[in-house]
Amino acid sequence: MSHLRVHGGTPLAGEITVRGAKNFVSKAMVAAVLGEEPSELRNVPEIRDVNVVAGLLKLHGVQVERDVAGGVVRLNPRFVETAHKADIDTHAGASRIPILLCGPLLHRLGEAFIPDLGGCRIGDRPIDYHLEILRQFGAQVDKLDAGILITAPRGLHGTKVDLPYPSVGATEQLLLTAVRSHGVTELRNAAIEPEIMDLIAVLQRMGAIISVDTDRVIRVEGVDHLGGYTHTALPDRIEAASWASAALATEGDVYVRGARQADMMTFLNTFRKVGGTFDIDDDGIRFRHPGTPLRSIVLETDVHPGFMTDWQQPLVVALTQATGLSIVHETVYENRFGFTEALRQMGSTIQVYRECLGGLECRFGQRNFFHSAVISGPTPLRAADIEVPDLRGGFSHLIAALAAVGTSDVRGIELINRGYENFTGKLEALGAKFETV
Ligand SMILES: CC(=O)N[C@H]1[C@@H](OP(=O)(O)OP(=O)(O)OC[C@H]2O[C@@H](n3ccc(=O)[nH]c3=O)[C@H](O)[C@@H]2O)O[C@H](CO)[C@@H](O)[C@@H]1O
Ligand SMILES: C=C(OP(=O)(O)O)C(=O)O
Repeated sequence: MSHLRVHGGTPLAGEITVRGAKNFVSKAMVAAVLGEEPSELRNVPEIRDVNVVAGLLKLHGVQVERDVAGGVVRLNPRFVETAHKADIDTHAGASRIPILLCGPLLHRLGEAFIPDLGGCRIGDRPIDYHLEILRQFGAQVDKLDAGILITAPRGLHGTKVDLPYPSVGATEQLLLTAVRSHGVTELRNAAIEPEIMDLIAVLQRMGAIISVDTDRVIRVEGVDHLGGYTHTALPDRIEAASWASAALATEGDVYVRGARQADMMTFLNTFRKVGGTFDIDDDGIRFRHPGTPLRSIVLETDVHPGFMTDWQQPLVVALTQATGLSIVHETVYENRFGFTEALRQMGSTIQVYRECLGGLECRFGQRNFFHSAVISGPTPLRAADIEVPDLRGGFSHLIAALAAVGTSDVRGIELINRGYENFTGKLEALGAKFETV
């Protein structure tokens, strides 16, 4: 387990670059398996989730060629084959992406073995929508001691699905299965995150027929054959917002090359309400602390176009420095405030509640989930010894350590590599003072 010794109190200032989105790149790599010709994905970051998916695809006979510095991944799926279950099991717990291989592997091989999933522990994260969708297409799902086996003895047929909640993963599951199923599929209450729109763009380049209506309805007309694609991944709007929050929390000034306004509208509105300033140009966005006290806000996380749940944890650190009471109501995951325990240790005043505070009732109201937080500020942060709990929580702890007075130890930082490319190099470029221990 690696750890960083962070000497806090220096504003982050300078320029960093974000590349392709973690939550798109891995799915675009999976989509390549649906084709019978090679694909090329550009703007791919060097993060752990990409390595996990590349490893999994190789086990299934996909030839993967990478130019890491240039950010190019070439995927040749011509010789896709069934992998050994024992080999696939070595990927258990590494990420959430394997479940999305169901559709592509069923179409190419007639069966899919999926290991137990990983990803951030921020709630139960069930896969019931995924499995129900696959069953509706005609697949048979068998739960094994570890993982699941999916077969399609009678093929896959288009269907009508109405999601109970606009889940990102379930929407992707449907897309990756429907494009080569027989007939027409209609999805209601679909997720419409920018990363999903980019996945639809990739599938269209491969030969799929997909239409997106204004009311969260997606229609897919299945085709018999898909080719390859060449595509440049959309930038990572979560990483961009994380650095923006880091600038705010440390009273800094950070230019994020690659950040794109169109995908970050809701974040930018919130950033401005807190008091942060930003300048947008064609190549990126410069995020600055205003030099005057930050303002408290009431915030609710939601599916797109709402305020993204993955933006929440880094921003909460900045809110500890805002004057007054901020309220954050987390409506996407039931258990995403575990990271605030370390912030309390560092001197912040954050109270979590079971009630839905500051907005509408959500799925987690009147249940045993501490999913609302009240943050009272400003409170100076002091150094601490912290263990990284998950990807965004870990980045938040890092920001808190950078904003704090004194020297903090942040342990288990390899989790942050799942979604932040070369974050120690970027911290160095922004003038942060730290050592790897
Ligand atoms: C790799 C990836 O892209 N991860 C993102 C993806 O996760 P992921 O695709 O896992 O998130 P979902 O949108 O599916 O989850 C949203 C909510 O739906 C629930 N649910 C989901 C599926 C299911 O079968 N049953 C069910 O109840 C989840 O528990 C959660 O409460 O979207 C999330 C919401 O923007 C982001 O935070 C994650 O960063
Ligand atoms: C929750 C996240 O990711 P994953 O779904 O991969 O766990 C995230 O990126 O914040």
